Amino acid sequence: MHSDATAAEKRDQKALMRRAFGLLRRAALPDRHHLGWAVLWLGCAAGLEVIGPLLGKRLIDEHLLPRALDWTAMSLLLGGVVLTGWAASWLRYLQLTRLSGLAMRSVQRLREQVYGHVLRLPMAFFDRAITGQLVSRVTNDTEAVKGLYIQVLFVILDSTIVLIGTIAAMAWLDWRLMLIVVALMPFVLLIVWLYQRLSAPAVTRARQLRSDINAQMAESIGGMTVLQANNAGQRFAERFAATNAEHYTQRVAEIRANAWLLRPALDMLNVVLLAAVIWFFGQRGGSGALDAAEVGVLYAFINYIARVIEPLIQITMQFSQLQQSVVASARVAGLLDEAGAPEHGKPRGKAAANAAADGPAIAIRHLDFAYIDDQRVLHDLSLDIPQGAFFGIVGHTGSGKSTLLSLLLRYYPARHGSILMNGVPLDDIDIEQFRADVGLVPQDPFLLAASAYENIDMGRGLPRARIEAAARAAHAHDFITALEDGYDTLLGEGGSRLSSGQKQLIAIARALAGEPRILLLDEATSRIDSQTEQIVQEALNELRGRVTIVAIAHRLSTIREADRIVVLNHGRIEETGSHDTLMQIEGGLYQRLYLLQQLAA
Ligand SMILES: Nc1ncnc2c1ncn2[C@@H]1O[C@H](COP(=O)(O)OP(=O)(O)OP(=O)(O)O)[C@@H](O)[C@H]1O
Repeated sequence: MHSDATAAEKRDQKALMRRAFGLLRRAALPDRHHLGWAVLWLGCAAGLEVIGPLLGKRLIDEHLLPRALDWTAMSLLLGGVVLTGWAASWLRYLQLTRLSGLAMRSVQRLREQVYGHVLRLPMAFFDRAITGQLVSRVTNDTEAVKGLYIQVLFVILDSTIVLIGTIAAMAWLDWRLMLIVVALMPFVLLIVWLYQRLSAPAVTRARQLRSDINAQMAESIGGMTVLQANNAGQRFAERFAATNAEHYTQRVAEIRANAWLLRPALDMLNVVLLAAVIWFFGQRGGSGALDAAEVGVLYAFINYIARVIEPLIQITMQFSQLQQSVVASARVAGLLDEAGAPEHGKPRGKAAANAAADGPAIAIRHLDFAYIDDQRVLHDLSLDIPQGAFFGIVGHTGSGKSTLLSLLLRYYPARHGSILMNGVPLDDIDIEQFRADVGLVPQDPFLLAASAYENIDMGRGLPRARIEAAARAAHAHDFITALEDGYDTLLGEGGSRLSSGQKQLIAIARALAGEPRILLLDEATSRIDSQTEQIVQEALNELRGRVTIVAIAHRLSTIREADRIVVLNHGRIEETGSHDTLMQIEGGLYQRLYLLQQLAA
């Protein structure tokens, strides 16, 4: 059982790796020639680093020991030692810059790709998604992918090349001595592995606590009004301080593991290696003095030992980073694997505007829908909405009004039945044309932290005159021009500078600016006062006949004047007719709803 689980984990791990590296490869593809050059130059840098001690050996063997003080040759050799060391670090620095550039460009491409993909995901995806996590995919996770390029790829690549070069040079000088060094190398891996095991709990906990700190901060800012109104500042500050203090403790524990175990153990190993090499020379030298040629070898070996240990530490230390980056990359790859909304993938469909305009603007035929299998929300709905008509949709909470609107907006595909616009099934209409033809005023107006102009334009690049005309039609022009910079006034985050009613009027102006043929309103008057509601009613009346209007309303006064009111009950059409007709149905649902609201008012 346990081994099954481990095998499954390993398979998962492999799949994660494949996904992560597939993503990296795709993102780095346009820059692949840089990777090739980086490997070549890093190889050259490692070569130069290996040459340094060899030149030093020659200096000792040919000049210092035999006392052959040829100053020119000695200066050349010394200069060579300095120059090779300097050139190696310079080359390495240049490659780090090259790889950082590659990493940053790849992350930039990846971010654009992820964001673009998110914009095309079907609405059903956002029902499951948690905003904070999604934002983290686009920012933190793509950033972690960068770590994979720079820290991991660069360090592992560089260290491996240096390691191979050094071991080769050692083997060339004295293969038996090289075997001693190689035999002690697993101890470096053991020490780093032990360190990671010991510090891992602190590292993981510190990471969790950091995300808790972010979450607490975001939550407090988001709910500042509630927080202050409940005088909860002190308690929140205390909670934050506790998390912060624990974060500090865990970080210290991590640093302690480094200070008490990692460095001393590695330094000790360095000393042991040196001692082993010197001891080996002692053994070989026997009773007499060291062979003159061996002093140079000893010098070169002592130099190489540091060059073996450091890359080994670096490679081992990168593995935990590699692990995190692979998980982050796999998460990003998982998001990119989410299927986009079908309408974005389709070849451009027909434009409903060109279809016969004499039939109903919207025709709903035997429409069934369920968010979750077997839990139907709409049952066999059929309805014709003529061109230019004003239809109201009412019903109790949960009766399916917003769901119907979501289907009209193509946020979800219908399970059974169909919806036609000007006789063309929704799925066959080109999505851009469809969005241009259908305007929406949502329940939550959703304002950007931008100017009034930008909020109405919403990135469509509409002419100023059209924006102002739409604002006039929505009765928003007067209050906008009264702001200090008129249409250029910044409205604050979520439109915080405006009242709820004003926000709603901006949302109406936004919908009207697109000059839609069909206007959908989702409880656009639920948060505004009666006076603003009257303004909205006036705006809707002015559009009558020109634009087909479908308005969901909790407040029945908003749709009192509608040509036809559709009453939904548990996803079925219970009654339809004008206000007067519906009020005459004794004991009818609409009559009851209306009378209840009258009583409440
Ligand atoms: N995204 C969703 N995922 C699953 N179920 C949903 C989803 N949205 C709505 N529902 C369910 O569908 C049913 C109809 O909801 P809908 O929002 O259409 O009702 P409504 O008439 O607009 O209600 P209200 O007047 O309160 O807004 C409800 O039972 C609701 O729980």
